[in-house]
Amino acid sequence: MSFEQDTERFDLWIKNHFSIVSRKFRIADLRDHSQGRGLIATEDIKKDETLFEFSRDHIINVDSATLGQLQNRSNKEILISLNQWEALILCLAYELMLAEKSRWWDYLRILPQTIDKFSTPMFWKDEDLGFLKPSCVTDRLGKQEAEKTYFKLVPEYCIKLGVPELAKFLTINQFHAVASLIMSYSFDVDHAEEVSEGEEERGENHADVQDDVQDDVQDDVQDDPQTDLQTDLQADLQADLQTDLGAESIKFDTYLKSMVPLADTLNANTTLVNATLHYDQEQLVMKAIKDIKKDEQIYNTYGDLPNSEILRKYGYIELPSSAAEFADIPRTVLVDFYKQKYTKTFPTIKNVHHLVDILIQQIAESDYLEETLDDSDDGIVLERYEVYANGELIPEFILLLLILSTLFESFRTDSKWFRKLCRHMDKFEGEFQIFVNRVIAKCYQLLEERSIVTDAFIDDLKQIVQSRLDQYPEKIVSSECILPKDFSLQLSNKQIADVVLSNEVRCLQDILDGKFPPNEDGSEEPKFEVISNQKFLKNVLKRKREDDEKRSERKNRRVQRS
Ligand SMILES: C[S@@+](CC[C@H](N)C(=O)[O-])C[C@H]1O[C@@H](n2cnc3c(N)ncnc32)[C@H](O)[C@@H]1O
Repeated sequence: MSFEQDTERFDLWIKNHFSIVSRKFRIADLRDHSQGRGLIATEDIKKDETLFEFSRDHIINVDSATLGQLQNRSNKEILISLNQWEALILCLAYELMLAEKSRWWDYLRILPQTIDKFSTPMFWKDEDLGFLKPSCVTDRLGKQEAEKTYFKLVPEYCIKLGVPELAKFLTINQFHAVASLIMSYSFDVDHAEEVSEGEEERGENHADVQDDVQDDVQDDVQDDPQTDLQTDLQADLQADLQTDLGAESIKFDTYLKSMVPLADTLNANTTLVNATLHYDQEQLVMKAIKDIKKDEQIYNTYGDLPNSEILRKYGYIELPSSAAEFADIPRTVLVDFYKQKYTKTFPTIKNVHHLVDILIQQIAESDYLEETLDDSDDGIVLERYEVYANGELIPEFILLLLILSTLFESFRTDSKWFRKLCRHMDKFEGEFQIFVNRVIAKCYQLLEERSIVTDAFIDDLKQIVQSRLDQYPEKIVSSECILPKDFSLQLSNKQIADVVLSNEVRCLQDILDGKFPPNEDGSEEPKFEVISNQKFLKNVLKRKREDDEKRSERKNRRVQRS
């Protein structure tokens, strides 16, 4: 069947099954724009108008899928012992294997079902992946983790579920295709009982909620506000690396990863978004969130994602940039920076590299931070830190850097004292640990209670950002590279990678251009005041100074007595 015929059958299926389908849009062929299908307004649409509405039983998940109903419905018990990704992969693969016997076939047939239909870096050649370096996105592809999941499920779970024929259907390539399909099309839909009666939730669509099986089958739930985004994304990206495949079972989740017909036909744009999915206990509803003019495309949002993540999950990029670009600073860059700085400043002190490791460890294990930070699950020592455009940094990075820069500057005031401290750096609750803990507490108070950082912090920040920038190709940093104007599937992977890297470089350069501290949202007021490091050190070193004075008084008295 042709592309057009598939669209027509799907359109008919929608009209037969959905309770409301507005006449004011059509499913359009946007292949000329490299966007596959999408929805286009055929008349003006007003903000808050319903575009379509349907009941929960039309979506595909563990509750509704054919696989769960088999073996007297006992399959559902087996499926909910798996994690969201594993369960939906098996359910969706089974529907695809059923083909026309599946009640969703008219929907399924318009979806990409083979790996050649995906343009995500997961399927790029190693040589092309090299174009994305040094972006951390290459660490998040998770191909190996996906393969681990494959060998967990196939054939063992196909047999357990009483469908050994699924093991034949689900070759490794078919598995990658189903997983990629879920990554770029699924929604996480809250259980009906999670939505209070009469209340309507804002549906979390694709990237808001969907993660990729390739990178660990993790859960990726983001809320929209930019403020939450940064911490949420951070947590998600950490989860990408940390989640143990299959470690979490659906049983304890309040949502189900689901395939949602028609809602997933909307393309996305971080700035042009004009519709979102909402749901109540019974229905899912796609609503306009802005006035939409006739002939305009109806766009959803896949979350506030930078181009690196849009590419990784969905296989396209936004030009010139997404509304939520960020670059990553790996922790190793920060640690190497301080190791070099200590070595240069204290050339005669042995073990300064070990000292930096100890400092990082002590900050990671700080009881004070664990008790004080609101969302302290991962603490402030993370694998990597996002640097957003216009000088926005995540709070964990600011605090860690303030502590490390303050410690360094404190040690620099008195190298004799520092040398002595170093002798005790491994000692539990020794002088060294007590001082580090004091600095952690003082920095936390300065930052969290008074929104203040120091000029030493700014200097270190700029140097660390410069070290990270030095890892990017010269042509990208110097903006010599000519970037494409529009996204097209004809773009080479090198051109796409250049856009990703250029956007990351731009975020880093914003820091060098003095955009930190950024202003408070909607105000001219900077988010942080910058004070002189000397002023802050007076406070931090007050106790040391008092101890020094007492010691010197005692010494003087001894001298006078003798
Ligand atoms: C949820 S689907 C949207 C429907 C899809 N266009 C289709 O034909 O089935 C997500 C996929 O649509 C494509 N897509 C979505 N938004 C896009 C955009 N702004 N530009 C290019 N492709 C886009 C990408 O291939 C992405 O993986």
